[in-house]
Amino acid sequence: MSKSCRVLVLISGNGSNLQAIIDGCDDNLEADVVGVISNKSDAYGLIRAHQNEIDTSCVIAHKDETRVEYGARLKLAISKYQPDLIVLAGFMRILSDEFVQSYEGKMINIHPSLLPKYPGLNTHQRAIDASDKEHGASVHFVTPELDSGPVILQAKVPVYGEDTAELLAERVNQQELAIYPMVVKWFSQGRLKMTDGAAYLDDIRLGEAGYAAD
Ligand SMILES: Nc1nc2c(c(=O)[nH]1)N[C@@H](CN(C=O)c1ccc(C(=O)N[C@@H](CCC(=O)O)C(=O)O)cc1)CN2
Ligand SMILES: NCC(=O)N[C@@H]1O[C@H](COP(=O)([O-])[O-])[C@@H](O)[C@H]1O
Repeated sequence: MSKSCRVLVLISGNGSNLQAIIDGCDDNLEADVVGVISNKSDAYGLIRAHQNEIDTSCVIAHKDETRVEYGARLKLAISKYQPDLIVLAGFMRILSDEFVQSYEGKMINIHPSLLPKYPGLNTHQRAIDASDKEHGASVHFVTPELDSGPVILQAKVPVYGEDTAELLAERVNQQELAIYPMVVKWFSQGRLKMTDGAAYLDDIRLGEAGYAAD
């Protein structure tokens, strides 16, 4: 029996993706969520962690604190858990270059757009405003440049004429809950790596849209 992959999840809010990963660990994910760290003390994801007897910490940004200073405090909190994989799940802070480089190849994020389209915030409204016919979510390795790391897996949803950002966000979120645990499983199996700025699954280089099932 191989050592289970130690997963640390960073959150800021609801924690639906955290919950999906917790539920996946109970099934066949070959991983354990060993801790949850939030930058918001009122994040509902902290409740979810407590309900599943998972240790939690809060690292709340101080007023006038630089991103480097925040990152140093966050690294200290993370070190307690000795994670194999850091999962950003609705984590809403831009991380410093120094912080990200400390965990290169072992930190992933789920972003609510079909990257490279719409890095940053308000992705659903931007897709609606652009009259896009499809939208979706992307799981990617985290690099210093925001939402620009190598894409691992994407899920697409249709955009309907009557869509609001809220309706579209819900449709995208349902897909997120399906794909994020899959990527965590791939990593826990040792199948997923980042080398020279590219993502590889089973030593096959993944394209701009990540893994494409044939
Ligand atoms: N260096 C990196 N940091 C982060 C990445 C990344 O790829 N590289 N991914 C993001 C996740 N994310 C979108 O998926 C994201 C999170 C936060 C923001 C942002 O503009 N945050 C603001 C504060 C917004 C708020 O508090 O509501 C900020 O930090 O000033 C954009 C994209 C996680 N970090
Ligand atoms: N830029 C990061 C970002 O916008 N992440 C988004 O936060 C939402 C809430 O996640 P949660 O329910 O897992 O907390 C998710 O849709 C995720 O894509």
